[in-house]
Amino acid sequence: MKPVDRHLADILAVVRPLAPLEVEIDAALGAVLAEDVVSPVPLPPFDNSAMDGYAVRAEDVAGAPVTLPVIGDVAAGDGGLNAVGPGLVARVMTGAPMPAGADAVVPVEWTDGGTARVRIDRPAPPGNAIRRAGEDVLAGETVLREGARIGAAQVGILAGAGRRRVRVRPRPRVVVLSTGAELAEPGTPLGAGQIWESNSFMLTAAVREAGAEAFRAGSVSDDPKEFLDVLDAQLLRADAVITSGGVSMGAYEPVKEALSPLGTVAFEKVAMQPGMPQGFGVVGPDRVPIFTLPGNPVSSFVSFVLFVRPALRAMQGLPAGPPEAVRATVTAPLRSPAGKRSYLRAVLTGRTVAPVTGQGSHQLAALAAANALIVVPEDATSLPEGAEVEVIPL
Ligand SMILES: Nc1nc2c(c(=O)[nH]1)N[C@H]1C(S)=C(S)[C@@H](COP(=O)(O)OP(=O)(O)OC[C@H]3O[C@@H](n4cnc5c(N)ncnc54)[C@H](O)[C@@H]3O)O[C@H]1N2
Ligand code: MOO
Repeated sequence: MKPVDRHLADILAVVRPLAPLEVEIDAALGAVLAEDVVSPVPLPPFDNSAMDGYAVRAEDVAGAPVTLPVIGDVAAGDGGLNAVGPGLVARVMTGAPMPAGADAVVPVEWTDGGTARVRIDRPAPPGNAIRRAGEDVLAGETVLREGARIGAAQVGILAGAGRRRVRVRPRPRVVVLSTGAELAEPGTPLGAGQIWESNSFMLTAAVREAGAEAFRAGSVSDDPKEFLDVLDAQLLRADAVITSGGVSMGAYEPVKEALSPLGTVAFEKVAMQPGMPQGFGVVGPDRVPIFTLPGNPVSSFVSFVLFVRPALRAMQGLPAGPPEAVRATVTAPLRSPAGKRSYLRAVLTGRTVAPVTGQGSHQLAALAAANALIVVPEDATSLPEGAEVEVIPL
C-alpha cells in the first residue's frame, strides 16, 4: 500500500498556484495577496486631534485655570487653517488637522465649552491628545505582505492606504460531486435502502472553510456515463473537482469505471484508516486536478483534511504540507490495524485527548462530536492509556 506522505507529495507535485489577478478591494475578502502592499503616504497623513476640544499652546495653559479667546473652529476635513498665535486657542474636532502654532489639545471636558472665550480648568502637556503623522504607517512602509489571507481588517488597511484594486490569488473554484444510487436529498423522504446524502454538503462546507469557493453539483447515481456527462459540464467552472464514492472494489464503482480508461487518474490503496481507497489525477483539456475520495463519510472527511486541504492551500500560493499536529496524552487505550496509519476521532482538551465512541468510517455523528484526529503510526497496533500521541486539531 502507498504511504500517506507519498500520496500527499504526489498531489502537491501536480497542483499549481492559480494565476494572480487584480480585483476591486470589495471582492478581495478571503483571497490571498499576490503582492506586497505599500502605503504611498504616511498614515495618518497629517498631525490631527485625537479629541474634541481646543488646540492650544501648552505654555499658555500651564497656569490653568485660565480664560483665553477662541479664534474659530477647525472641523475634521478642514483645509486652509489659521495659525494659533500666543494667548489664543482654536476649537478642534476629533480628526481635524492641528493648526500651526498649537502644540496640545485640551479636551472639552476640561473646559467650560465656550465658543468666543473659553475657561480652561487644567493644564495640558505638549503633545497632549495629538495623533502624529506617520504614527501608524510611514510613507513607503509595507502594510501587508504577499501570501497574507485578506480578512476584514486587511480590507480595512487596503482602503486606508488608498488602494482601490489589489493583486490576489483567487479562491480556487471547487466542484463537489457525490455518487451513489442509495443517496436521497436531505429534506426528502427516505425510500427502502436509501440514506440521506451528506458528503457533498460536508465537503462543500470543508472547501469553504479552507478559503476556496465551492459549487455543490449534488449527486449522480451509479452510471459511469451519467457521471462523465455531469463532470464534463462542471469542468468549465472548476479549478479542482472532488468526488465521493464509487472507488472501491464493488460491482458498481462509477467513478473508477469512468475515469480509469482516461489514464490520467490513478486509483490506489493508501495505508490509512479510514480513507484507504483514494484516487487523484487530472481531467479535461485544462488538466483540472480531481480528488476521488472514498464514499464512507468519515473517510471522505479525513481524506479532505489530509490531501485536499493542503492542495487548496498550494493553489492559493500558501505554504502547503501535512496538517499541523500537536502532542497530547491519550485517556484510553487505542487499537490500529497493522501497516496503516490511523486517524481516530477524538476530543482534545488542553494536553489530553480522548477518543470518541464510534470509530467506524460511517459514524458521522461521532465525527461531528470530535474536534481532533489522533494519529496512530503504521507500526503501532495498540497504544496504552497515557501514551503520548500526535493529534491533528480540526
Ligand atoms: N471488498 C471490499 N470492500 C470495500 C473495501 C475493500 O477494500 N474491499 N474498502 C472499503 C472502504 S475502506 C471504503 S472507505 C469504502 C469506499 O467505498 P466507495 O468509495 O466505493 O464508496 P461507496 O461504496 O459508494 O460508499 C461507501 C459507503 O459510504 C456511503 N456513502 C457514499 N456516498 C455517500 C454520501 N454522499 N453521503 C452519505 N453516505 C455516502 C455509502 O452508502 C456506503 O455505505 O468501501 C469499503 N468496501
Ligand atoms: O477507507 Mo475506509 O475508510 O477504511 O472505511
